[in-house]
Parts: sequence; C-alpha cells; structure tokens
Amino acid sequence: MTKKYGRRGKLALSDVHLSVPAGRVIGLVGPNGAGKSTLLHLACGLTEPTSGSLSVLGSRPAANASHLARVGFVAQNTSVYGAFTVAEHLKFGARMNPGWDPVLAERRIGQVGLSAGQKAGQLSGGQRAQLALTIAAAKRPELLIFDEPAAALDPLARRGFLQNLMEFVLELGAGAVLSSHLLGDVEQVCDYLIVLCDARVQVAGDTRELLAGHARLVAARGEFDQPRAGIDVISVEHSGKHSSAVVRTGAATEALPYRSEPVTLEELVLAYMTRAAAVPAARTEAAAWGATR
Ligand SMILES: Nc1ncnc2c1ncn2[C@@H]1O[C@H](COP(=O)(O)OP(=O)(O)OP(=O)(O)O)[C@@H](O)[C@H]1O
Repeated sequence: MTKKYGRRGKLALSDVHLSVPAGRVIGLVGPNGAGKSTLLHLACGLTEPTSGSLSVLGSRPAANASHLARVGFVAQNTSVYGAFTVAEHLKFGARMNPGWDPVLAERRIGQVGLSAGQKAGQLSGGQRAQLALTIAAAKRPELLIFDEPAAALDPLARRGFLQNLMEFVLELGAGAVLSSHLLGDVEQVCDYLIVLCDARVQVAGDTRELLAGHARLVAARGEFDQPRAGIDVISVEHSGKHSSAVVRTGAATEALPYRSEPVTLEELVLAYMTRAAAVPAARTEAAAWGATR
C-alpha cells in the first residue's frame, strides 16, 4: 500500500505491507514526518491509499456505519468542541453511536474528575485528552486508535491517562493502536511494535519476540565495519577501543566470540531509526495492515 498527498507530493507511505494481529496494544513509533498519522488516518478511513488497500477488523475502514462504530479514534490534537460542555459531548456521543454505553461514560467522567457542566474549551490538555478517551471508549469499539495521545500531558497526567487506556482496553476487550514519540510509554503499555521511518515499516512484531530476537554485540573497534554472511547488523556505535552492534540474533550470531547483551526497547527502536536515516529506503519488514477478527 502507498499513500501520496497530491499528485506531486512526497510519498507519505511507501510499499507498506503490514499484517497486525487483532486484540493487541500496538505501539507505532518513528521520527517526525515518518508517516504515523497517515497510517492511522488510513486505518480509520479519514483518507484513502493512493495504491493498494487495507483492511481493518475484516473490512475497508469506515466502510459503513456499523464499521465506524467498531473503531474509536482520538486524533493528535484530541479534538473536542470548545463551546460544548462535558455533558453535551456525552449527549452528542450517545446520539451518534448506536452502541454508546452511558454508564461507562458517566463513571469514567467522574473517575477522572470532570464535571458535567464544564466547557471543553476551559479544560486543560490532560482533561481534554481524558474526555476524548472517554468518548472513544464509550462507543465500546473493538479497536481504539490514538495519534500521540499523551504528548501534551505532564508525566503524572500521562501515567494516569495510560492507566485509563489500559483499563479501557481490558474492560472493552478491545485492541488499541497508539503512535508515540515517548518510548517509555510504548514500553509501558504496548505488546506489539511497529517502527516506521521515512514512509516505510522498518520492523514490526511482538515486543517480547523482537527483544528476544535482537542483541547488542560488543567487539574490538571496527569489527562490524564489513558485512558478514548471516549477520544482520542493524546499527553500530564506536566508543574507545570497542564497537557495539545491535544485530538480529540467530545461529550465526550465537557462534561469534563476542560479548552479547540484551537490548532495551529504546535501543532497538533507535537502532532501526539510525539505520533508516543512514540508508534511505532501508530494507523493510514484509508486512498488510489488517486486524483479523
Ligand atoms: N495533508 C497533507 N498534505 C500534504 N502532505 C502531508 C499531509 N499530511 C502529511 N503530509 C506529509 O506526509 C508525510 C508524513 O506525515 P505524517 O503526519 O503522517 O507523519 P508523522 O509520522 O505522523 O509525523 P509527526 O510525528 O511529526 O506527527 C510528511 O512528509 C508530511 O509532510
């Protein structure tokens, strides 16, 4: 699948083949302009691919009213209507969504300390994010999509927001996709990772499997400068007499006489981002967006 904005526009997504399991909490990470919002907008039907296709929960995004009701989306700027009160937002949500759960909506509004009469325009960024999350969840969707949901929040509010998000996911039995620059947040809540750089998917998979399938090898300086058969070096750093490389592990790497250390999620993501920055259009993971449910 590809996505280009306008005839002469740059490719925002290039050759994305991604298949994502349903019911997971997926972290979508990548640098500014990587194509994260574009991918999320495609997934909820706000825009269409230029070529290829995608399927979410078994059909074309926003295919009809019932499909729209199955997906909840919270945009990057957590759009709420400034002149509407919290209660009016809930009323509007109830009118627009056949599966609206008024009990869930009112309970969560109380839990996060919002009151019915407050105007959304007078809420803080964190409170607006909580209101947007509540509205998305009260639809009782099967998939919640968030574009940088916690970016504007302070660390405490962010933790509360992410806890709420996880509670919703559990309570609804829903899957979720969230884009974020905050790798700590992704590590806290996501069990599946997609790294998108320069319009291409660099790597995607179960977070634990990805961490288990990569390692940092430490050797004498320059040891990783030449490519070696069977060893997939993602990125290399040099310090003093040593070089350390983040590699995909396998039979060939196990046989090497180098010190091997586990990688953190941050190291893994940075390694792929570094490789993509160094080699534009770096090798991509075979992958088709489509939750199978
Ligand atoms: N409406 C648009 N018209 C033209 N180009 C666009 C439009 N929206 C996005 N783009 C371009 O598509 C590319 C991907 O943008 P996108 O917003 O998807 O990236 P992102 O990864 O979400 O970035 P960020 O982390 O900064 O939010 C960028 O080069 C951007 O300039």
